[in-house]
Amino acid sequence: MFEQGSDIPFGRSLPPVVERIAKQTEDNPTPICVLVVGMAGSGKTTLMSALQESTYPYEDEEEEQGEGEQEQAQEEEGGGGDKKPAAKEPSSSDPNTMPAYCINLDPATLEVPYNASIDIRDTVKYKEVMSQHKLGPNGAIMTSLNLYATKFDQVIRILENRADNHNLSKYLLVDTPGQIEAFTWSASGTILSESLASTFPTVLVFVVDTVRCASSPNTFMSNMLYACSMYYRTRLPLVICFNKTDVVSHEFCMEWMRDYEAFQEALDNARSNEGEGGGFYDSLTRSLSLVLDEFYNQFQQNACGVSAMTGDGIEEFWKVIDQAAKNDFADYIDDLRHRIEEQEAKQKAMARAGVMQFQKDTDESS
Ligand SMILES: Nc1nc2c(ncn2[C@@H]2O[C@H](COP(=O)(O)OP(=O)(O)OP(=O)(O)O)[C@@H](O)[C@H]2O)c(=O)[nH]1
Repeated sequence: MFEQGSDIPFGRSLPPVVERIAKQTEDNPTPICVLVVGMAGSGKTTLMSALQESTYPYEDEEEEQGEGEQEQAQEEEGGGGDKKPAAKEPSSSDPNTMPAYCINLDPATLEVPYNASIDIRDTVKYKEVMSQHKLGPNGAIMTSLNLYATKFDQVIRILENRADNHNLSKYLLVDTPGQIEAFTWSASGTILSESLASTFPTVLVFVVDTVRCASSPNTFMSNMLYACSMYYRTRLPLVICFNKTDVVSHEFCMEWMRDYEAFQEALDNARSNEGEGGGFYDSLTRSLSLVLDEFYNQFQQNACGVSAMTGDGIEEFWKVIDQAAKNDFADYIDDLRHRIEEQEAKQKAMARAGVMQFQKDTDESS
């Protein structure tokens, strides 16, 4: 709906992202922010790494170079044959060819296997937060996020400056804490994601551990409920990314989303083979899959399978992201506009009611 250069009727209170989308051109597209969330261990960090790796412009260069030239280039880079550049910053001034710009928002992670240009750990020391405030691991993650949220306007300013100077890659990848609820159900998580979403078109990527779903339809259901609740909370375009397809294909998940009967059959099998479910739990899962029918219909085309380990499916992943950013973000802006109008109408009604009450009070007292 909002194509490049199109005329958007700006409301005064619409966020900067609307203007950014309207002003983008083919040579200078607005960066798309990809917010990676998912249950602990689903493979978020590994996926971040694979995604960034896929945006390095190496393969073509290597094909063009002769063997001798490659060796020489490796020597100049410091040898070792490591494909990743040592520099943290994007190397080119063309956003389309820059490696994805990565941000780490997980304060507790020990190692970040990708090049994080902005890292929460540079600002907030998780271990110190833990000992200073006498907190447990989850409390320390929440407090670290709270502390970081107070400074996040500075991060947004850096990103805006880079984008304005054409010095930000096409994709902005954001890794989130493994303790999903610390990010998704906290005020600071909301501040961080809303700040990004109001600055750049933002797509929420919900990473699912396909292997765990294969062994239990109830785990699949728990993941879908969580993805749905995240969509409900953020209202952002959502992509469901079934990870670890090198171990098991995600086709069965796609089928469960498409076909209610197939999921019911899987539940029956799990019950007879594994003793999973039964009683109220079983009937609840069955009716939940009916409830999620609308959600599945909407997001089937936004679901894809990848292996963060081997890189399989990453190309398709980017296509799904582009499509979600282009098509679904229009709905997001429409929804935002409605919410703003509703808010303004409510404020006007309250102001009118206040004036009427004031008149009534003065009439009564005179
Ligand atoms: N086979 C396979 N294993 C994977 C894949 N992606 C991640 N893993 C493994 O899954 C485990 C968890 O991966 P992480 O990337 O740390 O997952 P995460 O979601 O970031 O974890 P938390 O931040 O702790 O929630 C690691 O042992 C990875 O090696 C994949 O595509 N295939």
